[in-house]
Amino acid sequence: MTGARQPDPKAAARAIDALRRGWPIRIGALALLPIETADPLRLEAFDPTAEAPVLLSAGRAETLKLANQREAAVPDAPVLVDRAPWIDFAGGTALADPQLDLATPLKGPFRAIEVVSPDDARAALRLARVAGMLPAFFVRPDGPAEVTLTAADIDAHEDAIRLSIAARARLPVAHAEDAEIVAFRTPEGPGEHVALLIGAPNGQPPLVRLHSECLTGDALGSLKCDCGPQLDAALKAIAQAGWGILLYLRQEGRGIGLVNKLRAYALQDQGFDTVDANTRLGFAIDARDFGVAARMLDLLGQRDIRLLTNNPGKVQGLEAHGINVVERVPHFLPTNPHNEHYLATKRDRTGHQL
Ligand SMILES: Nc1nc2c(ncn2[C@@H]2O[C@H](COP(=O)(O)OP(=O)(O)OP(=O)(O)O)[C@@H](O)[C@H]2O)c(=O)[nH]1
Ligand SMILES: [Zn+2]
Repeated sequence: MTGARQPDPKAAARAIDALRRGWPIRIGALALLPIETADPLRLEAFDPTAEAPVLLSAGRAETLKLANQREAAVPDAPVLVDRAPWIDFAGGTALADPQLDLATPLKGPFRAIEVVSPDDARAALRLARVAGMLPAFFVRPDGPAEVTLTAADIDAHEDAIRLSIAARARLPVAHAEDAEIVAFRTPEGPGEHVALLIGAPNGQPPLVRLHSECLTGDALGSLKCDCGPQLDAALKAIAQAGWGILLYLRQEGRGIGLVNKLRAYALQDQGFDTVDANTRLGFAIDARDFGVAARMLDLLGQRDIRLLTNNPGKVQGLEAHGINVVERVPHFLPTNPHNEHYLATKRDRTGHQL
């Protein structure tokens, strides 16, 4: 009896490693070669007759004037670009990377063809994001692959329910010398999510800050966003409240990773705002899964919380996973000339209460 095998999250981890090395993978009916990391020899081996079409996200396809193929407002939906003979696909990087658009303006015209196995194609784009890479592949139904997996393996890899507490210890911090740090093992590869417990439960819902990792802001003092000051102000507010939790999620770049965030910054240097930069790269405007934060709160035994945020999307995201946000506590920090456009964009385009 050919029952489908149980989802194997380890297959997704092997596939992420293969993508980062430029090796082809197979997801269901599709063999896929990552454009960002594959070298010409691998492309030659994968596609000797140079006929393989290119799988992109709808957000990226739209910037290539393939808007007619884009499902409305779904920037990370799959689009397949025909391997038309008149297009120099050499390596495909000019298709994959919007940073090159100014340098290679006259590409195309491109033609979109029907996406074979859309679920597998969508899973491939999602895996590229989890790997912190550009969502762009050469695709062949019958191509070679180093790793074979299914869309269900990727779902299992990302499933927050697999999060678990791995270690905890006292951690005196500037705003709270009695703090306790808790590390959570995440199935998504490098970097654990962390919680800092401040003060002692007092029968009231804890004051919680859901802080998404921003290396540039948290560690380097970036003025381009408000993350660094928000982190410090959150620790201070929680300490003053007497009881609360800082959740530090390894969801850099609103879930697209540091390299892709810096690509988004490079597009912002070209004049795009933080919303359009993400969609031009082929990602959703916000690719974070707040189910991870809800799972952390669940493991910490907290269901009712007060949430420090200006982002109603966080409240909805947590409530969709069973957390009761009894109060949204504004968390606005003064702007500077380098981040006022970024914050104005969040106010005007992503519903932030600023
Ligand atoms: N893709 C992308 N991510 C960014 C950009 N600027 C900051 N980030 C990321 O955005 C996240 C910061 O999000 P938060 O501080 O949680 O901000 P928020 O979701 O807007 O909500 P609140 O601060 O809670 O109001 C971090 O992961 C940063 O790395 C950007 O221009 N593009
Ligand atoms: Zn930031």
